[in-house]
Amino acid sequence: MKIKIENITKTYGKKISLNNISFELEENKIYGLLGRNGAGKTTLMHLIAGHISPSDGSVTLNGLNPFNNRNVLKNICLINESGNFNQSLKIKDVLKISSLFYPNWNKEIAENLLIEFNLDRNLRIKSLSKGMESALGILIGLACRSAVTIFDEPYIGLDAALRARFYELLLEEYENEPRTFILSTHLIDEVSNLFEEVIILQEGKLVLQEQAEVLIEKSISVTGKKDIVQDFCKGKNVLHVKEFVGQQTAVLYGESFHQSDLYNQDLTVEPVHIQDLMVYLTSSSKGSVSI
Ligand SMILES: Nc1ncnc2c1ncn2[C@@H]1O[C@H](COP(=O)(O)OP(=O)(O)OP(=O)(O)O)[C@@H](O)[C@H]1O
Repeated sequence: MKIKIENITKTYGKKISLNNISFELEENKIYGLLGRNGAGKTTLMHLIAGHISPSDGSVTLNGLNPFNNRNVLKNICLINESGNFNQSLKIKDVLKISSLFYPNWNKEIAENLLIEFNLDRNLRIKSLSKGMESALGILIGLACRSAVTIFDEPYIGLDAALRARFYELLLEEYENEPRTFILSTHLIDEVSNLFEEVIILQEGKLVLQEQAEVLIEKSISVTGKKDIVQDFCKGKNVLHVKEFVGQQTAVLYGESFHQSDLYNQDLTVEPVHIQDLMVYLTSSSKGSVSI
C-alpha cells in the first residue's frame, strides 16, 4: 500500500507533536523511522495505523483515510513497545482474534513461532514476562502478513540473541512475502542493515528521507592533523567535529564521495554509522556546524 502523508500536523493541547510534515512511502520496502526521544515517531505511526487522526493535513493508504476504516485497518498491523494486548485474554484468544481480523493471517508462522518462542497458548497475557509479551507481539506482527506492518520498538525485555532472531525472521518474511515494514528503534546499529530507506524526525519535523545506501555514500568521517582535516573540509557540509590528542575528526554529509576523492595518505577516512549520523543530523537546528 502506498502511504501518503500530506501536511500533517498533530497537536495535543499546546504541544505540537508533528509539525506540517509531508512525505510518501512506497509499497514493499523496509523503512527505518528514527529520531530522538519525543521527536514524534510514535505519533506518526499511530496516524498511519489509523489509531488517531491528524489535527491538520491528511494520511492516506492507497488513497484511503485509515481512521475508523475497517477495510484499510485490516491491512495494517502496528505492534507497540508494550500494551498491545488485553491483559485478561489468553494467548490463544489473541491468536484467534488476530486470525479473524487479518485476512492474510498465516497460521503456520504463528504455530512455528509459538514453539520457537516457547509460548504456551493457555497462558494469560497478564502472566507473561515483558520478553514473552514482546515475543508475542513479534509473532502477531509477522504472522498477520499485513501489507503495512509497523514495529515501534517491539523488543522490550528481549535479550540480544532474541532481538537478532527477530531481525532475521523479519528479513525472511520480507523475502517470502514482500510488504511494507516500518521499524522505529533506538537500537539503530543493530538493525540499520535492514533499512532500505531512512526517515529522520526532529521535534515534529521531517529532517531527512533517504535511501539507506545513499545515506551511507553521502557521509564520511575523516581523521588526521587538524590543519589537513580543515583543509579537506573547506566548502563541505560538516556535521560534527571532535579533537583528540592533536588529531581532529570531522563528519561530513551531503555529497557522494568517490574513492578517488578520498585517497589521501594523510587522512583516515571511514564510513559513518547511521546511528551516529542520526545523532549528528538532529544535534543542531541546521544539521551542520562550521569549523
Ligand atoms: N497523548 C499525548 N498527549 C500529550 N502529548 C503527547 C501525546 N502523545 C505524544 N505527545 C507528545 O508529542 C511529542 C512526540 O511524542 P512521540 O511519542 O510521538 O515521540 P517519539 O519520537 O515516539 O518519542 P520516544 O522515542 O521517546 O518514544 C512528545 O513531546 C510527547 O510528549
